[in-house]
Amino acid sequence: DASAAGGNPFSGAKLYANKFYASEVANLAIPSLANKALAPKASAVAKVPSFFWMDTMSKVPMIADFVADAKKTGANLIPLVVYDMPDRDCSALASNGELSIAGGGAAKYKEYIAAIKKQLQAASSMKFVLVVEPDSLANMITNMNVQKCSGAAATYKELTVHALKELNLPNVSMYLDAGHGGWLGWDANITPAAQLYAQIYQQAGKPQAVRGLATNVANYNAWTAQSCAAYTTPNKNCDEKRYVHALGPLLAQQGFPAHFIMDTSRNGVQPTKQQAWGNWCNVIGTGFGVRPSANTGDELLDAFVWIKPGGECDGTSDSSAPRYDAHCSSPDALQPAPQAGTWFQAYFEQLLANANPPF
Ligand SMILES: O=[N+]([O-])c1ccc(O[C@@H]2O[C@H](CO)[C@@H](O[C@@H]3O[C@H](CO)[C@@H](O[C@@H]4O[C@H](CO)[C@@H](O)[C@H](O)[C@H]4O)[C@H](O)[C@H]3O)[C@H](O)[C@H]2O)cc1
Ligand SMILES: [Mg+2]
Repeated sequence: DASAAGGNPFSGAKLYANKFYASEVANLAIPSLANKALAPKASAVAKVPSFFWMDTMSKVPMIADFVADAKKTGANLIPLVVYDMPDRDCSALASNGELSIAGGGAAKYKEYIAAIKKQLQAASSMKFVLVVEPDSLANMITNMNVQKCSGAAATYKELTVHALKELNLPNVSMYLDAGHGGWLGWDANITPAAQLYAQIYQQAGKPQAVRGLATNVANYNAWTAQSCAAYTTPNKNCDEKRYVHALGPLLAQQGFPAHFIMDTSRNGVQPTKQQAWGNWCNVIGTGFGVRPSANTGDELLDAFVWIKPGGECDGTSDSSAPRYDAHCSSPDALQPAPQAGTWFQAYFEQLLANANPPF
């Protein structure tokens, strides 16, 4: 349970590098590498554990495959993202999901959570770490002016509480997504954010499996910036360490003793080439960041982790395609880009070329 090893589920754990990402690298990345000499480096990337995104109900049965595969490799902690909220990604267009509130999505989401619960209970000897619903609660803080977000607010909160209660299992640790320093770290946002996350935690009954929050998911921020990048002004929480140390005490004051993990899968190059801090789609010039590790040197940060699988797209740049979001044709977005979640070869090659530390 999460209270073991000082409560940090990553301490002494062997994270599982899932075979789905390994197959993307082997079957999609390596065969189309412009420079074949990079093949060994690409193969090395596939061995770095990243989170598997269960972005549709049909992906849930993969858990059983991962459990069998993990046992073969001696891995004992499987990282997964719960990501199928109805009216998902309410303030953007790129990652809208299969469920809609209007289409009975709340009931279907409960089936999705029940299916995940069944898989996790069936694998009682395996441990799991879950990132819960990237972007959803963060949107509740900053995008209530967006009709789709305000319309989804009650459902997002109810279903998040439902998920935390249902997945509160002895072999599970959970981290709620908390955006990043450039999103909720602003003075105007950080206190309302602390209030919402503490409220959800309390409403879910302070579940033992809930360890804290995940930050920088699918984003590009540094853990520690030597100096704040120009695009972060005037936000003093210009890196994730500052954000975590600003947010953590506010949560603790409200009865949520949160610890954190942060996504370093695409933050290897600092400062980034973002033209505005709010630009999130397929940002150019980025590189794989520090490898997953529990040795963070910071009592609030449980681990550096790779949550966004590098090479999976953030959103299409084709303005005539479904789910087109203009952020993905921003000057600082790599183009042409395919649909969110599908393999984006040029982006994978960019991340590999710019990896820091290098492969
Ligand atoms: O000068 N000031 O004092 C001042 C004060 C406040 C200011 O306002 C703040 O400005 C911030 C931008 O700087 C905004 O942050 C952006 O919000 C977007 C959602 O709206 C996020 O997009 C998501 O990103 C996810 C991946 O991270 C995607 O998966 C997801 O699909 C995608 O939707 C961006 O990351 C995030 O950077 C804040 O809302 C806004 O409140 C601005 C200035
Ligand atoms: Mg996204």
